[in-house]
Amino acid sequence: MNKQIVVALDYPSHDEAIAMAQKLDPSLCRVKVGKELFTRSGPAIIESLHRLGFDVFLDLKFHDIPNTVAQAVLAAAEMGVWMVNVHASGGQKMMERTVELLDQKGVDKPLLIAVTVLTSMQRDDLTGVGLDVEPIDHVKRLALLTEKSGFDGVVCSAQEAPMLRQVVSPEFKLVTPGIRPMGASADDQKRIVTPQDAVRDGSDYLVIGRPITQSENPVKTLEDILSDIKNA
Ligand SMILES: O=c1ccn([C@@H]2O[C@H](COP(=O)(O)O)[C@@H](O)[C@H]2O)c(=O)[nH]1
Repeated sequence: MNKQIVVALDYPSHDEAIAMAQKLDPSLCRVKVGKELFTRSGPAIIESLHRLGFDVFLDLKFHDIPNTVAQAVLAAAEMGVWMVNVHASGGQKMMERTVELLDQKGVDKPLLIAVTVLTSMQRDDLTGVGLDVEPIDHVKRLALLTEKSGFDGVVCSAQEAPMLRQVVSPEFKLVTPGIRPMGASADDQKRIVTPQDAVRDGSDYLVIGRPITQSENPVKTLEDILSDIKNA
């Protein structure tokens, strides 16, 4: 089975994250470790999740000078994570240096992914940081840069998936947070899409946090989403 759902374990401690992971089935989903959990728990959380049999997406969104990002991604690769990401706005040299270092070291490469425009942002947020552009146009620009740099895919909203599927290769991965089942709270997300539409529109991996982790019955919510996307 192609495990398309990546459950975001956004918890403040190792034990709370593991308690949720133990309810989930690693044959049905993957998990994501982000900044809050990793900053509090460190590499031990990755080891624990691997012991439970999960593929781990390390979502630390590195953004720094080329050497610093390349070395950080190498450290992630050496932990055996399945996927790791940087910010595409760090630029082509940063991403190229990362690919080059991993090749030089001969490590097993995780999927290398670059964040385009955060799903919590819309047009006025981009204006606020000096970018007078529609999110979809900026996503396209950064996705093409990412592909040219030798990375495997991007984080974007599934709203941009139909456009990206026209301009990037079929193997290029689209990783989409901002997923909300019909009727779920958007929280701080702006460019949201339902699980079914995300899959139908060409998303490869759906990152879903609060709709599952804050559900009264996370296992049932995950099963419902899996059944929805099967019919997509
Ligand atoms: O553009 C982005 C990049 C990363 N994220 C991360 O995904 C999850 C989404 O969680 P929800 O609870 O489903 O909103 C979260 O860990 C973010 O850090 C994103 O949302 N958007």
